Amino acid sequence: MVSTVVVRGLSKRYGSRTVLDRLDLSLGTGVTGLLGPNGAGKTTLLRCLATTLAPDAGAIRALGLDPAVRDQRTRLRASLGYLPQDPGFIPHFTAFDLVDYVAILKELKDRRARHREVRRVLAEVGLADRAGTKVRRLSGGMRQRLALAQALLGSPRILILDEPTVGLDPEQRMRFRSLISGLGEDRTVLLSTHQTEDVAALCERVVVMSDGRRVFDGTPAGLAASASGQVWLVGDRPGGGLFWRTAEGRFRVLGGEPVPGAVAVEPSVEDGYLLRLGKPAA
Ligand SMILES: Nc1ncnc2c1ncn2[C@@H]1O[C@H](COP(=O)(O)OP(=O)(O)OP(=O)(O)O)[C@@H](O)[C@H]1O
Repeated sequence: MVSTVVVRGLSKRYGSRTVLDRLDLSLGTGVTGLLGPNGAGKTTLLRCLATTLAPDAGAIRALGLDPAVRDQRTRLRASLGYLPQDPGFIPHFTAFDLVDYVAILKELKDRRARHREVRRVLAEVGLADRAGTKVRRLSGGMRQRLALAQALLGSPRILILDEPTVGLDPEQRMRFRSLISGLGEDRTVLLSTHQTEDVAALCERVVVMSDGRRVFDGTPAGLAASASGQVWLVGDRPGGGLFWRTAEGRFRVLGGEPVPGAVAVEPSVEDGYLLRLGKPAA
C-alpha cells in the first residue's frame, strides 16, 4: 500500500482526559471505515487530520505535507475535503450560495471557474436541480449530500467524512454508499461511522478505536471472522454474554460460554466490533 496519510504517536488531551493516546495509523487509496463507541476519539482524530485541531504530540504527514508547518498546512488544505459531524449550515443560504461560500473560503478566486466548480460538485451529489433551494427547505438526506458537495470542492485527494450517514433513511443511505464507494476508487476516504452495515458494505478496511487507541485494523471480513465461534443460537435465555430474542423465539448470544444445544452462527462485522470493545465480558 502506498500511504497518502501517515500518523505517528498522535496524542491529544482535554484537561486530564486523554482522548488520543499515541495513535499510529497509515491510510492509502480506498475507503477506510473508522468505528468506535461515543467518546472513543474519532472526531478528534478526524479534526487533527483535517487540520482544524492541533495535536499535543505526534506527527501527521498527508501527501507528504506536515500540517504543523503553516505553509504546508495551507497546501494540504487545498487537497483535503472534510465533512464535519455538525456542518453548521446557514439556513437562509441557497444550496449554491452555501457551497460557493465554502469555495471562497477555500480560496477559489476566479469567480467563473469557482461557480463552474460549485455546479460540478452539486451535480456530483445529485443536487444540481436544488441549487436555488434554501438550505432550510432541504431534507436531511439532501443536507448531508450538500455537506459532501462542499467537501468535494477542488477534487481533493483525501476525504474525511464524520458520520455522513447519520439520520438518513435506507434509500438515502444507499445513495450515500454508492457516492462514497465511487469516491474511494481513486482517493483516500476516511469514514467515521457507528453503522457497521455501512462498513461491511463499502469499506475495504476498518479501524476500530477505543479510548483513543487503535484496537483493530484489518478488513471488515477479518473483523467479523474474529468473532468466529463466539456467536450462538440457543433455545433458553442465556446466563451471560450479549443476547437478544430472535423473531423465531430463540436467543442469539454473543460471547459467553456455549451451552449444550447451542448452534454456532456466522458472525457479523458488528459481532466482531462488539467483541473488540470487550462488551460481552463487561
Ligand atoms: N473541545 C473539547 N473540550 C473538552 N473535551 C472534549 C472536546 N472535544 C471532545 N472532547 C471530549 O473528548 C472525548 C472524545 O471526543 P470525540 O468527539 O473525539 O469522540 P468520538 O469518538 O467522535 O465520539 P462520537 O461517536 O460521540 O462522536 C469525549 O469525551 C469528548 O467529550
